[in-house]
Amino acid sequence: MKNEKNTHGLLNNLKFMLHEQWVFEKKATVIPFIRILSDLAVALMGIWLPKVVLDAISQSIPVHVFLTQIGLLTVALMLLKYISYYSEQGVLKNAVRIWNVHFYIKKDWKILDMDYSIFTSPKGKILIEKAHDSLSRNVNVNMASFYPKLVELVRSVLGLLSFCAVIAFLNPIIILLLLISYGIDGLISLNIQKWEHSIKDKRATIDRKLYYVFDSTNNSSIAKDIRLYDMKSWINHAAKSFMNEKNTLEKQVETKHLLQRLFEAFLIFIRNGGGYIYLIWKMLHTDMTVGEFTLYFGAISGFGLWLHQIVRTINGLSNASCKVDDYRNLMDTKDKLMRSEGEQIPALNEPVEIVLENVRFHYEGSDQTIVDDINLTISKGERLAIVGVNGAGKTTLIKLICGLLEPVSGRVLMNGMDIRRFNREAYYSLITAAFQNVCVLPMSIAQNITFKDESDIDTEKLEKCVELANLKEKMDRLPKRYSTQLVPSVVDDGVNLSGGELQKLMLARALYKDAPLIILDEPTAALDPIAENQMYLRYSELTNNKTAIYISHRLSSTRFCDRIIFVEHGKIIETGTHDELLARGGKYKAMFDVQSQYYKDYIEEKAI
Ligand SMILES: Nc1ncnc2c1ncn2[C@@H]1O[C@H](COP(=O)(O)OP(=O)(O)OP(=O)(O)O)[C@@H](O)[C@H]1O
Repeated sequence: MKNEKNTHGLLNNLKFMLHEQWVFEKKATVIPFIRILSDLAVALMGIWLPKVVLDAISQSIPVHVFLTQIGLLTVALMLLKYISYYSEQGVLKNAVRIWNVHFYIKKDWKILDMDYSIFTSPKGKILIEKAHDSLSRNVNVNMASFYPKLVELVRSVLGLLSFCAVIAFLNPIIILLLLISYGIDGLISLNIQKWEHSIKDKRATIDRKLYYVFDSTNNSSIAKDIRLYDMKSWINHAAKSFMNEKNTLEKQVETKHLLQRLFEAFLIFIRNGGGYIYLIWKMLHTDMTVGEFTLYFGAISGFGLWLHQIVRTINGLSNASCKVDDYRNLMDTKDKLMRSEGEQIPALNEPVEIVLENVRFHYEGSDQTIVDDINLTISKGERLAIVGVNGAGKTTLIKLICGLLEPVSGRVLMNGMDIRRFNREAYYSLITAAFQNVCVLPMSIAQNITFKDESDIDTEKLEKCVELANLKEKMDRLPKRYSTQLVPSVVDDGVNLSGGELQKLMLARALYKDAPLIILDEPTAALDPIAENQMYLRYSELTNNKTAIYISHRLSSTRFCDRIIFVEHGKIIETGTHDELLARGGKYKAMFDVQSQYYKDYIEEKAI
């Protein structure tokens, strides 16, 4: 996988975020900087106002002048506070939430659109997990907090500089001492931050395991197994053990933070105490006024707050920058398959030819060869059956033909052209498939079959596909027929279809797409014998004018195919028609005999 770069650097991330936000929403990118100016003015007035009041009292200036000064300053202060409030609460906070959703949608789109081989690879899963994490927590700490933290940093640095200027009048050495004390504090925080970053992968792995187990309790597809196999205590035990792992790690994090806070409190005590002692000494030994005392003390403690804010913001910013990295690492992932630059495929009205040349494959992170040097030609319009024991590599072979996985070596050709050269979407449009996994969305049955808006659906074609898939009778029994919504857990008046009905729906979906290559992976596994028989009888109609690949464990069904290949350990070990393979007396026959034995026994029993 290309682009495995982990960190882009703070400045680069800054450029990236500014660009993304500027393109998405300009006003919210600019307005927060107004807050910086108003906040600075408020802060300076905050330490200056007490001086004005105290000096006025000690110099006995006329009351009306004093009240006018205070009144004007108070009005200015209120105005500036309102500007700060509006730019932060009214603009920035809202913008952050919107930016978060914007990044979230872009991330989800990327996941939906990325190459299947990357999506399913262990590395891809980690990239997705991290990118998801970078956006899923509170917007004050996740990646979207990068910009507010940046605004905060600029504000704090300018605030610090302006307070430095005030303190410099008193004694510049104080600035140095304060800097050293806060520097120590900052280094400790940064160290903890780095450590937290180093355990990020470990944290993500534990969370992944834990939430997988939690999700299983809500997963209706395994709810039956949980009850019948009494998996409660097993799941509970797994959850507890992952939870313990998580707790141990989180305790380590908490302990480090606690120690840091204790040390920080100690430094605050030293700093403020030292500041008081020095200013009292100045009052006693120089002509410093009470007003100046409050001004300088305000500046010293304010200096600390600004610096503290800077350290905290740098921590937050570096944390947010790591999250921006996680997001960008996913977004920068390059697909291997061609997109716009790939060759377009001319509209095909005839079946396609598929050729596999010395195709080898193993999954990423595993040495086990799953497809082992396969050479195979599937002629135009041929109906090929792939059979073999569990784990032989049948589904993997199909995924290679579909271009969902890429061979480690060798090539897959469609009508003589390496499929890697095609535009990915154009190639996928040639393939229709009914896999074992059922995927339905909370929409109408018609939409679930066609993946089109109601107004774009070709009703006549839909009816025909439903009829061919043997689902018409069910449709006629539903009051809303094709408009019936699926997924009742999400939709109020939704209905649940049985396993067999869902399988028929998958078949209707494959037929509606009407592509020149049709792949049926165990299409009768959930069907009753009558429905299965009907499907066999209609097999030639279903695959009419198409190249068809059929995976099945029921060997009686493969006799409807032109050719059968028997796969074992990723190799084709037998090939021929049903009768040829039976005559050969090899593994296919052995498997067929085992299956047919039960039918024979049953027929003989009936005959007695
Ligand atoms: N994503 C994956 N990562 C690693 N190994 C995998 C992955 N998917 C499948 N495998 C392994 O590849 C082997 C072949 O799997 P495949 O699904 O192709 O077999 P199959 O012949 O279709 O099996 P079945 O008849 O049970 O559906 C199995 O040993 C499986 O464990």
